[in-house]
Amino acid sequence: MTSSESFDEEGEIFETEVEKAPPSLPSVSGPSVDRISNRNNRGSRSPVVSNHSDDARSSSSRHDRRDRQGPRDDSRDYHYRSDDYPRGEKRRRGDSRGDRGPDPRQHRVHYEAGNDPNYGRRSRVSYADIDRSDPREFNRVPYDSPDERYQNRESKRSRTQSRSPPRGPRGDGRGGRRGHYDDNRRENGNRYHERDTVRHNGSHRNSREQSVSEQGDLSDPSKRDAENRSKVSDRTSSFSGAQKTTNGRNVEKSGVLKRDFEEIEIEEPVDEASLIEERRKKREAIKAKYRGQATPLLVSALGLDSTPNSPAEGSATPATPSSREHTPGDFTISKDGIAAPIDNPALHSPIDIDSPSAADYDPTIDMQEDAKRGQEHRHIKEVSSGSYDETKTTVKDVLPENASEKNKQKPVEKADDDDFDMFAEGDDDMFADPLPKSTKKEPETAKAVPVIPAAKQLDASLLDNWDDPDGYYRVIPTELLDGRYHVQTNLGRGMFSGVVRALDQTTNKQVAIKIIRNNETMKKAGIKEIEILKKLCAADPEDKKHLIRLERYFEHKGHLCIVFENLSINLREVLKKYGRNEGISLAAVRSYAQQMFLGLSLMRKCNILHADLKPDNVLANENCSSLKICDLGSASDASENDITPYLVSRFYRAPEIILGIPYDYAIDMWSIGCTLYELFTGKILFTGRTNNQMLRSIMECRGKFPHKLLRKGQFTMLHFDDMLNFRSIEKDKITGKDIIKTLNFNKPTRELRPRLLSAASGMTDAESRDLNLFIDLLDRCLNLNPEKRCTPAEALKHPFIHRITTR
Ligand SMILES: Nc1ncnc2c1ncn2[C@@H]1O[C@H](COP(=O)(O)OP(=O)(O)OP(=O)(O)O)[C@@H](O)[C@H]1O
Repeated sequence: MTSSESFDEEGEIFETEVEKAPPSLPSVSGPSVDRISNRNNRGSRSPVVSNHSDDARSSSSRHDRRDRQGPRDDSRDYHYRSDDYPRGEKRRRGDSRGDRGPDPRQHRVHYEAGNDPNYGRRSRVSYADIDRSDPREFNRVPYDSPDERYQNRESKRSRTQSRSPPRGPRGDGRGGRRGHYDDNRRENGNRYHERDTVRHNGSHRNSREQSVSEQGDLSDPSKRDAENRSKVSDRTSSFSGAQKTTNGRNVEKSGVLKRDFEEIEIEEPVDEASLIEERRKKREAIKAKYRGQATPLLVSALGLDSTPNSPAEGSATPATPSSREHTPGDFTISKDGIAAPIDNPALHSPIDIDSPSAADYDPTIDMQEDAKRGQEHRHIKEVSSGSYDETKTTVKDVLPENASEKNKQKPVEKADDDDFDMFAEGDDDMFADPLPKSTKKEPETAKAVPVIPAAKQLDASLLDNWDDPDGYYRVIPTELLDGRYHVQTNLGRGMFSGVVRALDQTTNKQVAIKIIRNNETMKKAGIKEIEILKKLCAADPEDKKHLIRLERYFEHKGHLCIVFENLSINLREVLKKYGRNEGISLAAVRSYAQQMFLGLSLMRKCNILHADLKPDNVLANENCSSLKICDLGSASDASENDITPYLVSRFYRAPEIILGIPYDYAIDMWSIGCTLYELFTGKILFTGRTNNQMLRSIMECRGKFPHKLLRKGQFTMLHFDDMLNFRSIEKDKITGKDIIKTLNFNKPTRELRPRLLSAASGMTDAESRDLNLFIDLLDRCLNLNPEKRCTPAEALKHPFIHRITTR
């Protein structure tokens, strides 16, 4: 059901006027986020994990804000313009140009030249055409409505999608503190001065993707982490004394649901031995193939002439499958409270085709779309953003270059396979774990060992060029970086960097190393990220605030390399594993929420906006008990808050950003609210293919914007008429032409409460009380008015969270 249809049917939104849109308006298919309808046959499982109850009250010293603004002179050279760089809030990772783009106002003429007389009256719009990309865009790059896309993804998923795509979520004002935000607000801030150094040159994730696309076909896209493809077969249940309920589940004391034993027996026919053997054979075949294709130099450099599968010299012995155990704790992640693999399609619940699944969402595509809009307005033909599609590639960055080239087409075939699961077991990953993840629990230092040759320091003279055409370092798994980091596997690639996991031979611990693309501007962006990370680490010396730890940085063959603590999977992957389409347990959501709020509270103390919070940018540890907020690539000082409509990934984008209202820390609270909803329901809260449709989705759920708020927005008139009625830019179902519907949202039609309740069937009274608290917290995090939105400190004191530390 399209949004348009839902409008017609829901009857609570009054369509007062329908008018033809100017020809230049893009076609828009409305989003649809529907309630979860069928959760009884699901198959999510989770390990039991420990609660973390870090002290929310520990403080960090305040710093002079000016001191934190970094090299402002440099940054001015890259001053951000939103129409130049859609979602330019993120660093522009593929773009080495330091000049400004064309004045956005030049497009105003184009915008106002349309047939809609209302546009001619807009006088405050400086970023014209923001949501109105050239209609040709839709001819050149047809893409489905979000719903369609999600539906398609259910059957067409490429496991090669990067896990955090360059690629992956308040109320009525109660308890809000207006003055609190006002204290920190900058009406004329320059958030992007320095960021533009970055963004203009490729630091924003969205822009990064764009820029890569612009530079042509990616020959060497990122591969999925082997962990994405591993399975968890352990089943643990942390609670006893379950009561039978009418829907066939056992409801447990703590709020997690447990599947009936019979169901489990039927739904988990995992033949581990044959699975392992099959994977082993595939890996061997692939390695043999690549071994033959590698140049003699690389064969020698990579050690591929050695016996396959022989453990690397000096490497730790992999743990046996039986060594895997779950850490005992007091919450389970999945709602059914059972830890078991979710990768088995038989375990998946029937998919609610109307609701975008959070687990299957790939922010990359949205970022590409946002980026593309900006490029359309700039009339710059550097790229076709459609040429870059992570989902269509499985070539491993860590493979010898010859092998990579030869296998370039394979992923496309994979992507076209309806049954292909982007997180399925690796069938061509020579570096994949040899055993299902669920069957082994090993120390961090013992992972990814079997097929990695001994570390070698590779002399720069071995190859003419160590970078690919886009400036990414061609990672070689044998290489020793900085004399101590033995590269083991590739973790992903953003527009800004490639990330590898490596064994630090000095400490014998694994680390994640971000290898920044070889580009001066990106290096500057990396330096800014380092500065922010250093500041955050210094303010949290005991590592209690759930922000990713920077270990050190160095330069390698012209690339800035940033060493981070090693973590496991991000929250979207957690959802995939333990809560596909249905979300994770309320107990897990509570723990995760507390940890994220702690992280945000520290960022606020340090005057830093994250500006790209979403499930993809929160990484969990091995047993998913502890989280860290990561990817500070979009972060900036709170004073650097230039107005731009593309800050933050679209589904997590606060309305004040879309409306062009000066923003502050509250944007991160909005993103966390969206993320928490997603974690509990498994569905994305607000979806829209454009900023305009995001506003519609937000109002369907949260109601009308106060007129006072709308009047503050620089972009309000792009989305509202003179009477401040919403102008929904949609596609006519019959003619296919763009039309504008003027809509009044007299009453929200898709409110938070019923949507959350529908994701929480079979709860006990105690659990229902908890859920009500959760709804209240979300209500506060998602207040349309940023000044009334709750702060991290207030969230930590909210009864939903506070009980972690008090019970
Ligand atoms: N510390 C870490 N431990 C484990 N994996 C990590 C770590 N840091 C990053 N990764 C993985 O590497 C991928 C890329 O990381 P990140 O998003 O920070 O890079 P980026 O180049 O800044 O990309 P983006 O374009 O999203 O900003 C992520 O998807 C994540 O899965």
